Amino acid sequence: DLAADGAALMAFRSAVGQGVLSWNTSASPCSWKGVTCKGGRVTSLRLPGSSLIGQIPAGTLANLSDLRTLSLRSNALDGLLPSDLARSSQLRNLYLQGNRFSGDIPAFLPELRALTRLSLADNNFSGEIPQSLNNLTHLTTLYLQNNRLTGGIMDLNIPNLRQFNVSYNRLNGSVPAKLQRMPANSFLGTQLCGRPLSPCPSEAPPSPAPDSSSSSNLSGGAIAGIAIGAVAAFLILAVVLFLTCRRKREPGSRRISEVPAAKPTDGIGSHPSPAVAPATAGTMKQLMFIGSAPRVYDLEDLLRASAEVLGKGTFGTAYKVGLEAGLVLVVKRLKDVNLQENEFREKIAAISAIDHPNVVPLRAYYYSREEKLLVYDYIRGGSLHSLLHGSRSSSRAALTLESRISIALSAASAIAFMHSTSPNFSHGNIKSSNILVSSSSESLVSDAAVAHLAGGASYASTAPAGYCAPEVTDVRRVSQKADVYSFGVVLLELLTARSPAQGNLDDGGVDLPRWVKALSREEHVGELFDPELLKNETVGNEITKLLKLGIVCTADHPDQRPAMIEVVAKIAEIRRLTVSHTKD
Ligand SMILES: Nc1ncnc2c1ncn2[C@@H]1O[C@H](COP(=O)(O)OP(=O)(O)OP(=O)(O)O)[C@@H](O)[C@H]1O
Repeated sequence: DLAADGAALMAFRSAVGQGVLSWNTSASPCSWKGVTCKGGRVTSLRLPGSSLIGQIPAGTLANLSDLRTLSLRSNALDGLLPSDLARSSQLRNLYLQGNRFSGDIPAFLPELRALTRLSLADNNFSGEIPQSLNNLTHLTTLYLQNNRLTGGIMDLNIPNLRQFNVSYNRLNGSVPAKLQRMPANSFLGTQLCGRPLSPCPSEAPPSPAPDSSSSSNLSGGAIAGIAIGAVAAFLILAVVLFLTCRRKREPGSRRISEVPAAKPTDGIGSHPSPAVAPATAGTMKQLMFIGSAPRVYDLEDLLRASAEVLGKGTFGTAYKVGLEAGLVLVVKRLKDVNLQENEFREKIAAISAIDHPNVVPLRAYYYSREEKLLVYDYIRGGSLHSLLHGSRSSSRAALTLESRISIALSAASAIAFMHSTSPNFSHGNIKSSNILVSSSSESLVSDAAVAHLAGGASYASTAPAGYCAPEVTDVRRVSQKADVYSFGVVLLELLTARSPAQGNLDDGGVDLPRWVKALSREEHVGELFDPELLKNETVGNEITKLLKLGIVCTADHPDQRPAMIEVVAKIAEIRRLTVSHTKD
């Protein structure tokens, strides 16, 4: 009954969630965070990314016999999975990815006959994949990637399996017949062979079939057929991506504080038919990962996962993508890229070199003739643009002078760092929507050098006018001093909470530097500043210094603008003043 369920949860909490799960024990367990009930029993426990740590002792979960969903993904749980989970015979969804569980894949798992989705990915499971998993006849998803599994994949034959991944394990041998319809990306980083991977060395050469389409000497017609099929498959996948994103795009559907993708319906509903997936994966290029970025997903995962349109920018569309593995990423789909692959790669190499805590890290990219994608970490908190101009005036009010200065300092340090990597490196698109605010005193700069990858020709016509230095008529003229200008506009925006004109001045925006310069010459300085800011501040020394800095950064002539490193020093000095001022 519910009391027993409550006791089980309490035992669970004292073992692995001490101090992190604030459950009100005098209220019903059904009201506890992460717990859902139905018919007076606990039916789901979802605690993704909840800082759970340690081993779940045997007996703790024993009583949760009505459990249908257990999601403990992205925690620091370790040791063996307690076998009393076997008593949760109703369990349908078991998400344990992103922990440190070890030992064999538990022998009791195949007894959970109702299981439809099972993810043990990103753990330290070892041993072989038990053939008894075939008992799980309802399974549609089986994720085992990034573990230490060894041996071969015996005749795994689960009729409804649609999502399958065993990448990055120490597996060898040949891919069993029933899994050959899976995409190659399901088997990355293993020593498996045979379809959809390359043929096994010991495999007999293909027997000459009458139509010769399976032999290595493909006829011209067969090659053309395959090429047409591949293009068609790609188009179908692109349509699926488009439809998925469109379906998710509801006004106000931003769920910044939430990690999606654990919902059983997410992603899976948009899974392309198995008939499409393998053909496509075999012909598409791979996602290229940068540096030590975790390789826990592939192109297929990105395309299949639930996606939400974050916005259409100058150089393409940004999607927020939630993966089963608990990762939330931003995929930027570039438009108008005219660079050849080697030039594109060179620019990516320069972007990858920017390893700075205030730069949104680029994790992966994809380049093919039809599609160019950039994959970034998703930064929670919202952009400076949405904080300043969004519908919630409370977020603007929460931006104190100190936090505005700290946000500016983080961004300036990031840009100065970029400039230090090479005199030719410029960001090219600094504006408040590319400054992501991760806390009250920290920001990260996104989209570094994307302007140089994309939109060469269209830059001049679509460039974000309000931030663009007057000398920039073409993306090739974007220099470090042009970045300084754009950053200066951001500084003025931070102080005034006025949105610089986008594109066309007739849209109601103002030419912010001109407007500020005009008002600061007259005796109207007080009218310049964001009224929310002036609720707690007087127009003192610090604000005035920051305004002056914004004005010199937006000087018409590039030579009159300071270097970014000088801007950093100046803001740091202003911050010191503010802090000592506050102390007084
Ligand atoms: N890594 C990220 N994490 C969280 N939000 C992001 C991330 N990257 C972009 N965004 C947000 O997604 C939205 C769209 O971004 P995108 O960069 O495509 O457009 P933009 O900044 O409006 O224009 P541009 O293409 O000129 O940079 C913006 O609101 C931006 O703040």
